[in-house]
Amino acid sequence: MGDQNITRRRLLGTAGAAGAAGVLAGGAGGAAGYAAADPAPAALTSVGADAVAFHGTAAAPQQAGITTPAQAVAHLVAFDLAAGADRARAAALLRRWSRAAEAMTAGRAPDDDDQVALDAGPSSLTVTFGFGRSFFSRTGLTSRLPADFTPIPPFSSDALDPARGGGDLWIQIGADDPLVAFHALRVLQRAAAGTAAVRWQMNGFSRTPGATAKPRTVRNLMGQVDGTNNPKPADHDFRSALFVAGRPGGQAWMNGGSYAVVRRIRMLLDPWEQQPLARQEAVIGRRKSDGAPLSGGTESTPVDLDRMDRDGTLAVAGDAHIRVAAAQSNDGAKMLRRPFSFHDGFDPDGTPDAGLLFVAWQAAPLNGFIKVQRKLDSADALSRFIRHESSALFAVPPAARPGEYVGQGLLEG
Ligand SMILES: C=CC1=C(C)c2cc3[nH]c(cc4nc(cc5[nH]c(cc1n2)c(C)c5CCC(=O)O)C(CCC(=O)O)=C4C)c(C)c3C=C
Ligand SMILES: [Fe+2]
Repeated sequence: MGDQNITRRRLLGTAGAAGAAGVLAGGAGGAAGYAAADPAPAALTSVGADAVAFHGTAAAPQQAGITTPAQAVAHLVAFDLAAGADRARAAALLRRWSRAAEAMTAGRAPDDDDQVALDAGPSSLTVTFGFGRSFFSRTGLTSRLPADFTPIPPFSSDALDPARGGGDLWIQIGADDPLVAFHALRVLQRAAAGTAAVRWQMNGFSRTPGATAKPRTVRNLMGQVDGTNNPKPADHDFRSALFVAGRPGGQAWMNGGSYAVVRRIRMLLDPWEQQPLARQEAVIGRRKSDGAPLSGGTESTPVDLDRMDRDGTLAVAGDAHIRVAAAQSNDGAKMLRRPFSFHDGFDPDGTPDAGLLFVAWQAAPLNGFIKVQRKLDSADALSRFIRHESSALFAVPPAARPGEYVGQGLLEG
């Protein structure tokens, strides 16, 4: 019985139901019996069938891929405009990109499709577009640069590779199926031909839906529960911390948008894994097994930064990551962390090239990432075990309205 189940699962897994029936027609009697009993293609599971709306709403005007739960796989890709590509050509590109993204996120084939994802559902595909500061000078739009679009300053612990940072344009692709994600990446790259070329590209992953018995906060490659104390939609300041609000004299094309900080952060896994569990937990300030703060309670218990242990020491150490990064330690600075893990193989000496594609969202970088990283740079116990290897910052406008394209307010406003 067990063997029969495995056989059937493998056939369905490799060829799909229709293909399996074809294979089975000339196969052993027992297997053919399955085909006869179950000839219809199985319905898409929830993973393939789930779609995330490309357009925003009045209450949530931001692009998809910011508050959307992180999907199983991600591609981050930055483009530079080709020499001579002006504002009109950039606008035509954003129109092509938006049209393709709208189709693919709804599970439809884009124009001139290569059929790579033909059999798959939308698989929670999101495609999020952003503009780098260099885009504005390249297209003669410097008068439209928002005052809050401040460059990220250098930090003492940076080890940045400029070739893997910056960029005129940025796309974040997320999907619960790797073929769907790659398809979107390739379609969008082809649509850019002649107008923009890839500057850098990174591949990330998170947990696959259904991999845990109940939805849980994801773990990173250091084994920590990561994302617990992110801003929550129910927080009174959720929208004001993450999204640009209209204000007199501001750049209206960014209203409802957000700023994305993108950093490739290598984890120094060999030294990290040599630390005793108690040390690893002290570095973060949370228990590794369940993410509970060292000040007590469960994962969701608010951290008590003043709590003293019986021996008179702080329960959450002075240099613990969650203390140094906390809004209370940074004049209320907040960001939504929506990272993906990466693993790009091993260095020649066996050192893993793995870590976090750190993506942080905020209404103004100076009141979010920049303020917190200034503090982490000098005071964070975690910094001995990580290395920031690339950096980029993008203005991510609100979602396109039906019939419009992302960034239309900037390019045609
Ligand atoms: C500048 C901002 C931050 C960087 C860079 C950063 C890197 C980084 N963080 C972890 C692991 C964890 N971070 C956690 C919490 C946390 N981290 C930041 C900011 C940065 N992290 C903030 C604002 C917070 C929340 C602090 C709070 O108020 O409690 C945690 C704990 C669980 C959680 O709340 O998510 C972990 C674990 C890694 C591995 C890393 C770089 C590789
Ligand atoms: Fe962190």
